[in-house]
Amino acid sequence: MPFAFCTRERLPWTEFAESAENGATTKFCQELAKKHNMVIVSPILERDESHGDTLWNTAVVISNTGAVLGKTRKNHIPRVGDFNESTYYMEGNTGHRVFQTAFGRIAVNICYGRHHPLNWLMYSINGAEIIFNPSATIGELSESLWPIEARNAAIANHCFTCAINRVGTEHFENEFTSGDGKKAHHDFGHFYGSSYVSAPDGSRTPGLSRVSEGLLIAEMDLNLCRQTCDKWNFKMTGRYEMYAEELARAVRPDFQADIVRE
Ligand SMILES: NC(=O)NCCC(=O)O
Repeated sequence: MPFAFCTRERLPWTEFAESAENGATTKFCQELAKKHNMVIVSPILERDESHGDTLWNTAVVISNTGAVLGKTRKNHIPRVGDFNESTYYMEGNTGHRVFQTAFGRIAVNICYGRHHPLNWLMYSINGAEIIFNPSATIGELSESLWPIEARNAAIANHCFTCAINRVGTEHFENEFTSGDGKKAHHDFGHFYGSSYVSAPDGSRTPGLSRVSEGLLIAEMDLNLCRQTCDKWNFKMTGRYEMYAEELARAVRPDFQADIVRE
């Protein structure tokens, strides 16, 4: 399925939506996970039949036993440049769940969620040792941010992060705009790949190619999460109660910013 979410064409693309628990993609990945003794993070367009056929942007996590461990949904829906996905699916309602796998505790921060430091933080507060960030994004929009955000999240949250982006260009027969004043066009631009893995100490792997598909194999010593935590104490010094109180005030309709003026 092409990356179609911003063309505003619902058909035929929504016909690819499938159940997270029993869909064809999940069944296919279950077989592979068991056969190769690996955990699979499988991003899909989810159709939620028990809730009015709602569409979600969902990642299914499949255990190395072949069982469906669970699913997690995209929390932040982009409304930027050509990436306006708000007509496709709803903001996720699964919070920041973390999956205990045979190889470590993992979480999935889907695509645009990587621009939100609190999103990374909450996966980490729930105990994630590795946070995956499956993405589909293009050069003009975000390539300058790409090497920084997931790497910074690994440092700030004492965990590993995996920044994953696709490569290629999709051509759509019908022109589309995103209401951003730009001319109608047939493609989003180039998806620049450049996937990489970052460690809690700030080190990272080289990136994969920005033009061709690749496979990145990285060995992660999960002890580094706690070792870095004990060195820097970002969690211990986080003052979360202070932020919780201030944020609770900031979201109230009667909030007044605390600015001192002469
Ligand atoms: N698919 C998606 O969320 N893309 C948004 C673009 C970006 O976050 O760079």
